[in-house]
This record gives sequence, C-alpha cells and structure tokens, in this order.
Amino acid sequence: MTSSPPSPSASRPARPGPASSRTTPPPGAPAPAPSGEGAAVMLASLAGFDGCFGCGSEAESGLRIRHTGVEDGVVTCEFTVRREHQGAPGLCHGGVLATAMDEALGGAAWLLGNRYVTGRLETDYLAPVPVGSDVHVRAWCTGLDGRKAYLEGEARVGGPDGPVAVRAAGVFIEVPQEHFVPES
Ligand SMILES: CCCCCCCC(=O)SCCNC(=O)CCNC(=O)[C@H](O)C(C)(C)COP(=O)(O)OP(=O)(O)OC[C@H]1O[C@@H](n2cnc3c(N)ncnc32)[C@H](O)[C@@H]1OP(=O)(O)O
Repeated sequence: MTSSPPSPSASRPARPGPASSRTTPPPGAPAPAPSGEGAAVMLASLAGFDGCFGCGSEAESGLRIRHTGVEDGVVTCEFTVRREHQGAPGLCHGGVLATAMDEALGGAAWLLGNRYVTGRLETDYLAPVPVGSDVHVRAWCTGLDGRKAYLEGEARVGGPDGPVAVRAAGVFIEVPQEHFVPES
C-alpha cells in the first residue's frame, strides 16, 4: 500500500511505492498535514543548534540542505551534490541521498508539532544523481498512530518537476526533549 503526495507536480514513476508493511500506517490512521505552526515547537527544541549533518551550517562536511517551505502539507528542501558526496565516480553516494530523505521526512515529522527520531527508513533508488546536481526533496505525512508518524518522500533532480531519483518511506517515533544529549 502506498500514498501519493497531496499535490503531485509531475507524472508518477510506474513502480510500486517505497513503503513496506512496516512503514505503512494502519487503516484509518489520520494523516495530519505538516504546517508552519509546528515549526514553533521545532525551533524552540533546537534552540540555536546548527550542527545537523543534514542542514546545519556548522557541519562543514554536511549536506547543507536548505529548507524551502511547507505548502499543502508537503515539506520541501534542496541541496547541491558536491564532489565529497560521491559514491561511484561522478555520482552521489546512496547514503548521502538517504540522509537527504531522512532530513526531509524528519523535518515533515517535526512540523506535526512534536519531536521525532527516525525508527525506520526505506529508500528506492530510481536514477543516478550526478555531482553538481540540484536535488529537490519533498516529504509528507501518510499517517499518525500514537507516537508513530508515517512519512513518505521523493527526490527529484534538476528542479522540483525533474525526474524522480529516490523515493522513501519511514516511520518516526515521538520522543521527549530529554531524549537528546546537550552539547558539552
Ligand atoms: C528537524 C529535525 C530533522 C531530523 C532528521 C534526522 C532524524 C534522525 O536522524 S534521528 C537519529 C536516528 N534515529 C535514532 O537515533 C533513533 C534510535 N532509536 C531509539 O532511540 C529508540 O529505539 C526509539 C526512541 C526509536 C524507540 O524506543 P522507545 O521510546 O523505547 O519506544 P518503543 O516502545 O520501542 O517503540 C514505540 C513504538 O514505535 C514502534 N517502533 C520503534 N522502532 C520502530 C521501527 N524501527 N520500525 C517500526 N516501528 C518502530 C514500536 O513498535 C512501538 O509501536 P507501538 O506503540 O505500536 O507499540
């Protein structure tokens, strides 16, 4: 079982969705839309923290992902593939792309208004992503069941309507503030 983003902007790949039974919400689970209002919780919890490997400006070797907005329940972000992100020659490493999907799905989860960590992340790689590419990532919630938030996302190359290179599904688990380790 899979779901579609609320606002599809281009044709869907003719493949099954990325979600397995473990990343598919139970029937009837509500799917609240991530929103800007949830950002208040997120920003208060992170309080000036800028060391995130995905999006932090203090993480020198990180992806420097730029969060670009939330619209119709879909979170968007983007990053540029640099040489240090290579796996096979000239191509982005799959783990780097998984990091970008983790960041997007995680960001969409936090915008539900609580703190979440990744419990499970599943990725399908559909096309190679060359160094120098701008990667546009979208993520949305497919269901909420107690502490578990189910999310899906996709990464497109070259623009928001470019070809889909990665699809992902995940389940994120709500945690208290005490879950995190203060920086010393
Ligand atoms: C803006 C910020 C963006 C952030 C993006 C980046 C996000 C990250 O990278 S987070 C870092 C990577 N993830 C982690 O470090 C998490 C490590 N794991 C843990 O800390 C714990 O295992 C944790 C918190 C997930 C769950 O532990 P715990 O709080 O004891 O809950 P637990 O009772 O085991 O599970 C709660 C529910 O989640 C479910 N669950 C837990 N893990 C999984 C999993 N891998 N797959 C599916 N379901 C799971 C359980 O089945 C349970 O379901 P139910 O309520 O129906 O019984």
